[in-house]
Amino acid sequence: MSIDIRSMGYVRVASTDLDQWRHFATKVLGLAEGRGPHPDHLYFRIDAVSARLVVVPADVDQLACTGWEVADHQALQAGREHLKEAGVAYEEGSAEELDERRVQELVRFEDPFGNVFELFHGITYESRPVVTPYGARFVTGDQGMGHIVVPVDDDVEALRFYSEVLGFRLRDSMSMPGEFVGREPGSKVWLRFLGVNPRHHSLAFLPMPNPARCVHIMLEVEELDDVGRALERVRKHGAPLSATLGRHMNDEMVSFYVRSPGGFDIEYGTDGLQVDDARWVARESTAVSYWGHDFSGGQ
Ligand SMILES: Cc1ccc(O)c(O)c1CC[C@@H]1C(=O)CC[C@]2(C)C(=O)CC[C@@H]12
Ligand SMILES: [Fe+2]
Repeated sequence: MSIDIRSMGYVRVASTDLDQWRHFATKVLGLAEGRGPHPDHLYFRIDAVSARLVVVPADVDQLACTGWEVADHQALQAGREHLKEAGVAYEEGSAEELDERRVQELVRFEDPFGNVFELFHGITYESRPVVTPYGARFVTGDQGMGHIVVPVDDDVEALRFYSEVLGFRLRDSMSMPGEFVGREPGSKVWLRFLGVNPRHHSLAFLPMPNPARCVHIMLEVEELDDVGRALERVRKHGAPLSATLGRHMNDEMVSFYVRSPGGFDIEYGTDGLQVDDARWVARESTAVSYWGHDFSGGQ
Protein backbone atom coordinates (compact mmCIF):
# COMPACT_ATOMS: atom_id res chain seq x y z
CA MET A 1 0.00 0.00 0.00
CA SER A 2 1.13 3.51 -0.68
CA ILE A 3 -0.42 6.95 -0.32
CA ASP A 4 -3.79 7.38 -2.03
CA ILE A 5 -3.38 10.78 -3.72
CA ARG A 6 -6.46 11.75 -5.71
CA SER A 7 -5.27 14.83 -7.61
CA MET A 8 -3.04 17.88 -7.82
CA GLY A 9 -4.90 20.43 -5.71
CA TYR A 10 -2.97 23.68 -5.61
CA VAL A 11 0.29 25.40 -6.39
CA ARG A 12 2.04 28.07 -4.31
CA VAL A 13 4.60 30.35 -5.91
CA ALA A 14 7.12 32.69 -4.26
CA SER A 15 7.54 35.95 -6.15
CA THR A 16 9.59 39.16 -6.12
CA ASP A 17 6.99 40.97 -8.24
CA LEU A 18 3.33 40.36 -7.45
CA ASP A 19 2.06 43.04 -9.83
CA GLN A 20 3.70 41.22 -12.71
CA TRP A 21 2.12 37.94 -11.58
CA ARG A 22 -1.31 39.54 -11.26
CA HIS A 23 -1.08 40.93 -14.78
CA PHE A 24 0.19 37.64 -16.23
CA ALA A 25 -2.33 35.42 -14.43
CA THR A 26 -5.39 37.53 -15.24
CA LYS A 27 -4.61 39.18 -18.61
CA VAL A 28 -2.51 36.45 -20.25
CA LEU A 29 -3.72 33.19 -18.66
CA GLY A 30 -7.25 34.43 -18.03
CA LEU A 31 -7.50 33.19 -14.43
CA ALA A 32 -10.08 34.67 -12.07
CA GLU A 33 -8.84 36.66 -9.11
CA GLY A 34 -10.05 35.21 -5.84
CA ARG A 35 -9.90 36.30 -2.23
CA GLY A 36 -7.99 34.84 0.66
CA PRO A 37 -7.03 35.52 4.24
CA HIS A 38 -3.73 37.32 3.57
CA PRO A 39 -4.05 40.84 2.13
CA ASP A 40 -0.57 40.68 0.52
CA HIS A 41 -1.05 37.34 -1.28
CA LEU A 42 -2.56 36.76 -4.72
CA TYR A 43 -5.23 34.05 -4.96
CA PHE A 44 -6.40 32.78 -8.35
CA ARG A 45 -9.40 30.58 -9.14
CA ILE A 46 -10.07 28.37 -12.15
CA ASP A 47 -13.02 26.44 -10.72
CA ALA A 48 -15.10 26.17 -7.56
CA VAL A 49 -12.03 25.69 -5.33
CA SER A 50 -11.28 28.92 -3.43
CA ALA A 51 -7.71 29.20 -4.73
CA ARG A 52 -5.73 26.91 -7.04
CA LEU A 53 -2.75 29.24 -7.59
CA VAL A 54 -1.44 31.38 -4.74
CA VAL A 55 1.44 33.83 -5.18
CA VAL A 56 3.25 35.06 -2.08
CA PRO A 57 5.83 37.86 -1.76
CA ALA A 58 9.44 36.72 -1.35
CA ASP A 59 12.97 37.70 -2.31
CA VAL A 60 13.19 34.85 -4.85
CA ASP A 61 11.13 33.76 -7.83
CA GLN A 62 10.45 30.06 -7.57
CA LEU A 63 7.87 27.39 -6.91
CA ALA A 64 7.12 27.21 -3.18
CA CYS A 65 5.17 23.94 -3.08
CA THR A 66 2.48 21.81 -4.66
CA GLY A 67 -0.56 20.55 -2.75
CA TRP A 68 -1.86 17.02 -3.37
CA GLU A 69 -5.37 16.08 -2.36
CA VAL A 70 -6.35 12.97 -0.42
CA ALA A 71 -9.91 11.94 0.32
CA ASP A 72 -10.28 12.58 4.03
CA HIS A 73 -8.71 12.39 7.49
CA GLN A 74 -8.32 8.59 7.31
CA ALA A 75 -6.44 8.85 4.00
CA LEU A 76 -4.15 11.57 5.38
CA GLN A 77 -3.51 9.49 8.51
CA ALA A 78 -2.58 6.50 6.32
CA GLY A 79 -0.32 8.90 4.41
CA ARG A 80 1.46 9.95 7.61
CA GLU A 81 2.05 6.31 8.54
CA HIS A 82 3.34 5.51 5.09
CA LEU A 83 5.78 8.46 5.12
CA LYS A 84 7.02 7.36 8.53
CA GLU A 85 7.63 3.79 7.30
CA ALA A 86 9.46 5.13 4.25
CA GLY A 87 11.66 7.29 6.50
CA VAL A 88 10.37 10.57 5.08
CA ALA A 89 10.31 13.41 7.63
CA TYR A 90 7.15 15.49 7.54
CA GLU A 91 5.64 18.36 9.48
CA GLU A 92 2.07 19.26 10.30
CA GLY A 93 0.53 22.40 8.88
CA SER A 94 0.19 25.14 11.50
CA ALA A 95 -3.18 26.76 12.23
CA GLU A 96 -2.16 29.75 10.09
CA GLU A 97 -1.10 27.50 7.21
CA LEU A 98 -4.42 25.63 7.28
CA ASP A 99 -6.25 28.94 7.28
CA GLU A 100 -4.17 30.35 4.41
CA ARG A 101 -4.71 27.23 2.25
CA ARG A 102 -8.29 26.83 3.44
CA VAL A 103 -7.89 23.10 4.10
CA GLN A 104 -8.91 20.96 7.05
CA GLU A 105 -5.53 19.30 7.57
CA LEU A 106 -2.14 19.09 5.87
CA VAL A 107 1.33 17.61 6.18
CA ARG A 108 4.44 18.90 4.38
CA PHE A 109 7.55 16.99 3.30
CA GLU A 110 10.32 17.13 0.70
CA ASP A 111 11.11 14.62 -2.00
CA PRO A 112 14.75 13.41 -2.15
CA PHE A 113 15.64 16.44 -4.31
CA GLY A 114 14.17 19.24 -2.19
CA ASN A 115 10.84 19.64 -4.03
CA VAL A 116 8.22 20.56 -1.42
CA PHE A 117 4.99 18.57 -1.38
CA GLU A 118 1.92 19.04 0.81
CA LEU A 119 -0.76 16.40 1.33
CA PHE A 120 -4.11 17.83 2.34
CA HIS A 121 -7.81 17.16 2.58
CA GLY A 122 -10.94 19.26 3.00
CA ILE A 123 -10.23 22.26 0.76
CA THR A 124 -12.93 24.93 0.63
CA TYR A 125 -15.02 25.67 -2.45
CA GLU A 126 -17.12 28.69 -3.26
CA SER A 127 -20.84 29.19 -3.67
CA ARG A 128 -20.27 31.75 -6.42
CA PRO A 129 -19.49 30.28 -9.83
CA VAL A 130 -16.07 31.18 -11.14
CA VAL A 131 -16.18 33.85 -13.85
CA THR A 132 -12.88 34.00 -15.72
CA PRO A 133 -11.96 37.25 -17.51
CA TYR A 134 -12.06 35.82 -21.07
CA GLY A 135 -14.67 33.11 -20.52
CA ALA A 136 -12.24 30.17 -20.58
CA ARG A 137 -13.53 27.11 -18.74
CA PHE A 138 -10.82 25.03 -17.09
CA VAL A 139 -10.80 21.21 -16.97
CA THR A 140 -10.47 20.14 -13.32
CA GLY A 141 -12.80 17.97 -11.21
CA ASP A 142 -11.56 14.37 -10.92
CA GLN A 143 -8.54 15.34 -12.99
CA GLY A 144 -7.32 17.96 -10.53
CA MET A 145 -5.93 21.38 -11.38
CA GLY A 146 -3.52 20.22 -14.10
CA HIS A 147 -0.01 18.78 -14.14
CA ILE A 148 3.43 19.82 -12.98
CA VAL A 149 6.93 18.92 -14.16
CA VAL A 150 9.55 19.12 -11.42
CA PRO A 151 13.35 18.94 -11.62
CA VAL A 152 15.16 15.96 -10.05
CA ASP A 153 18.82 14.93 -9.72
CA ASP A 154 18.40 11.21 -10.23
CA ASP A 155 15.72 9.76 -12.51
CA VAL A 156 16.00 6.25 -11.01
CA GLU A 157 15.50 7.44 -7.44
CA ALA A 158 12.74 9.82 -8.56
CA LEU A 159 10.72 7.02 -10.17
CA ARG A 160 11.15 4.88 -7.06
CA PHE A 161 10.11 7.66 -4.69
CA TYR A 162 7.09 8.93 -6.62
CA SER A 163 5.73 5.46 -7.41
CA GLU A 164 6.64 3.45 -4.30
CA VAL A 165 6.36 6.11 -1.60
CA LEU A 166 3.77 8.50 -3.06
CA GLY A 167 1.75 5.97 -5.09
CA PHE A 168 1.92 7.68 -8.49
CA ARG A 169 1.42 5.28 -11.39
CA LEU A 170 3.81 5.34 -14.34
CA ARG A 171 1.90 6.17 -17.52
CA ASP A 172 4.65 7.03 -20.05
CA SER A 173 8.42 7.37 -20.36
CA MET A 174 10.53 9.30 -22.82
CA SER A 175 14.32 9.15 -23.07
CA MET A 176 16.52 12.11 -23.82
CA PRO A 177 20.20 12.27 -24.74
CA GLY A 178 22.26 12.96 -21.61
CA GLU A 179 24.09 15.87 -23.27
CA PHE A 180 20.73 17.65 -23.52
CA VAL A 181 20.73 18.03 -19.72
CA GLY A 182 24.49 18.53 -19.37
CA ARG A 183 25.54 14.90 -18.83
CA GLU A 184 28.17 12.91 -20.70
CA PRO A 185 27.50 12.40 -24.43
CA GLY A 186 26.10 8.98 -25.24
CA SER A 187 24.28 8.66 -21.89
CA LYS A 188 20.52 8.59 -21.63
CA VAL A 189 18.16 10.20 -19.12
CA TRP A 190 14.48 9.51 -18.53
CA LEU A 191 11.53 11.81 -18.43
CA ARG A 192 8.72 9.96 -16.62
CA PHE A 193 5.04 10.85 -16.66
CA LEU A 194 2.94 9.66 -13.72
CA GLY A 195 -0.74 9.86 -12.85
CA VAL A 196 -3.16 9.36 -9.99
CA ASN A 197 -6.51 9.90 -11.75
CA PRO A 198 -7.87 9.84 -15.31
CA ARG A 199 -5.58 12.71 -16.35
CA HIS A 200 -2.75 11.05 -18.30
CA HIS A 201 -0.13 12.64 -16.05
CA SER A 202 -0.37 14.87 -12.99
CA LEU A 203 3.35 14.78 -12.21
CA ALA A 204 6.37 14.43 -14.49
CA PHE A 205 10.05 14.88 -13.82
CA LEU A 206 13.11 15.97 -15.75
CA PRO A 207 16.60 15.09 -14.44
CA MET A 208 18.03 18.58 -14.78
CA PRO A 209 18.75 21.29 -12.18
CA ASN A 210 16.33 24.21 -12.32
CA PRO A 211 16.58 27.43 -10.27
CA ALA A 212 12.77 27.98 -10.45
CA ARG A 213 12.26 24.48 -8.93
CA CYS A 214 9.64 23.89 -11.61
CA VAL A 215 9.86 23.09 -15.31
CA HIS A 216 6.23 23.90 -16.02
CA ILE A 217 2.67 23.80 -14.75
CA MET A 218 -0.05 22.72 -17.19
CA LEU A 219 -3.55 24.16 -17.11
CA GLU A 220 -6.20 22.61 -19.36
CA VAL A 221 -9.16 24.43 -20.90
CA GLU A 222 -12.32 23.00 -22.43
CA GLU A 223 -12.06 24.38 -25.95
CA LEU A 224 -9.39 24.82 -28.59
CA ASP A 225 -10.76 28.35 -29.00
CA ASP A 226 -9.73 29.09 -25.39
CA VAL A 227 -6.15 28.03 -26.29
CA GLY A 228 -6.23 30.21 -29.42
CA ARG A 229 -7.51 33.21 -27.50
CA ALA A 230 -4.82 32.75 -24.85
CA LEU A 231 -2.18 32.59 -27.57
CA GLU A 232 -3.43 35.92 -28.92
CA ARG A 233 -3.15 37.45 -25.45
CA VAL A 234 0.43 36.11 -25.17
CA ARG A 235 1.29 38.01 -28.36
CA LYS A 236 -0.67 41.13 -27.37
CA HIS A 237 1.14 41.45 -24.02
CA GLY A 238 4.52 40.36 -25.38
CA ALA A 239 4.81 37.43 -22.95
CA PRO A 240 7.71 35.15 -24.00
CA LEU A 241 6.48 32.09 -25.90
CA SER A 242 8.62 29.09 -24.85
CA ALA A 243 7.11 26.62 -27.30
CA THR A 244 4.73 27.02 -30.21
CA LEU A 245 1.37 25.29 -30.47
CA GLY A 246 1.68 21.53 -30.85
CA ARG A 247 0.10 18.19 -30.01
CA HIS A 248 1.99 15.98 -27.55
CA MET A 249 2.44 12.33 -28.39
CA ASN A 250 1.88 10.80 -24.96
CA ASP A 251 -1.18 12.64 -23.66
CA GLU A 252 -2.36 14.00 -27.02
CA MET A 253 -2.69 17.49 -25.50
CA VAL A 254 -2.79 20.44 -27.90
CA SER A 255 -0.88 23.18 -26.09
CA PHE A 256 1.64 26.00 -26.12
CA TYR A 257 4.16 27.07 -23.46
CA VAL A 258 4.57 30.61 -22.15
CA ARG A 259 7.20 31.87 -19.70
CA SER A 260 5.68 33.02 -16.39
CA PRO A 261 7.14 35.71 -14.12
CA GLY A 262 8.21 32.78 -11.89
CA GLY A 263 10.93 31.73 -14.33
CA PHE A 264 9.11 28.52 -15.23
CA ASP A 265 6.62 27.89 -18.04
CA ILE A 266 2.87 27.56 -18.07
CA GLU A 267 1.65 24.95 -20.54
CA TYR A 268 -1.81 25.99 -21.73
CA GLY A 269 -3.67 23.15 -23.43
CA THR A 270 -6.80 21.31 -24.38
CA ASP A 271 -8.00 17.85 -25.44
CA GLY A 272 -5.75 15.89 -23.06
CA LEU A 273 -6.04 12.11 -22.94
CA GLN A 274 -7.92 10.46 -20.08
CA VAL A 275 -6.85 6.97 -19.08
CA ASP A 276 -8.47 4.09 -17.19
CA ASP A 277 -6.06 2.32 -14.83
CA ALA A 278 -7.89 -0.98 -15.33
CA ARG A 279 -6.91 -0.91 -19.00
CA TRP A 280 -3.90 1.41 -19.27
CA VAL A 281 -0.41 0.05 -19.92
CA ALA A 282 2.70 2.18 -19.44
CA ARG A 283 4.34 3.05 -22.73
CA GLU A 284 7.44 4.76 -24.10
CA SER A 285 6.87 7.68 -26.42
CA THR A 286 9.42 8.26 -29.17
CA ALA A 287 8.85 11.97 -29.74
CA VAL A 288 7.78 15.01 -27.75
CA SER A 289 4.94 15.77 -30.17
CA TYR A 290 3.04 14.64 -33.25
CA TRP A 291 3.46 18.17 -34.58
CA GLY A 292 4.51 21.62 -33.34
CA HIS A 293 5.98 22.46 -29.90
CA ASP A 294 9.00 24.25 -31.27
CA PHE A 295 10.92 25.01 -28.08
CA SER A 296 13.04 27.61 -29.84
CA GLY A 297 9.93 29.79 -29.66
CA GLY A 298 9.27 29.57 -33.38
CA GLN A 299 12.16 31.87 -34.22
C1 LIG B 1 7.11 15.37 -23.85
C2 LIG B 1 5.97 15.97 -23.10
C3 LIG B 1 4.77 15.26 -23.04
C4 LIG B 1 3.67 15.78 -22.36
C5 LIG B 1 3.78 16.99 -21.70
O1 LIG B 1 2.77 17.51 -20.99
C6 LIG B 1 4.99 17.67 -21.73
O2 LIG B 1 5.04 18.82 -21.06
C7 LIG B 1 6.09 17.21 -22.45
C8 LIG B 1 7.30 18.05 -22.59
C9 LIG B 1 8.29 17.95 -21.43
C10 LIG B 1 9.57 18.75 -21.52
C11 LIG B 1 9.48 20.12 -20.95
O3 LIG B 1 8.49 20.55 -20.48
C12 LIG B 1 10.71 20.99 -20.97
C13 LIG B 1 11.44 21.00 -22.26
C14 LIG B 1 11.60 19.60 -22.74
C15 LIG B 1 12.54 18.87 -21.81
C16 LIG B 1 12.16 19.41 -24.07
O4 LIG B 1 12.99 20.12 -24.59
C17 LIG B 1 11.57 18.19 -24.69
C18 LIG B 1 10.54 17.71 -23.70
C19 LIG B 1 10.22 18.93 -22.88
FE1 LIG C 1 3.41 19.18 -19.79
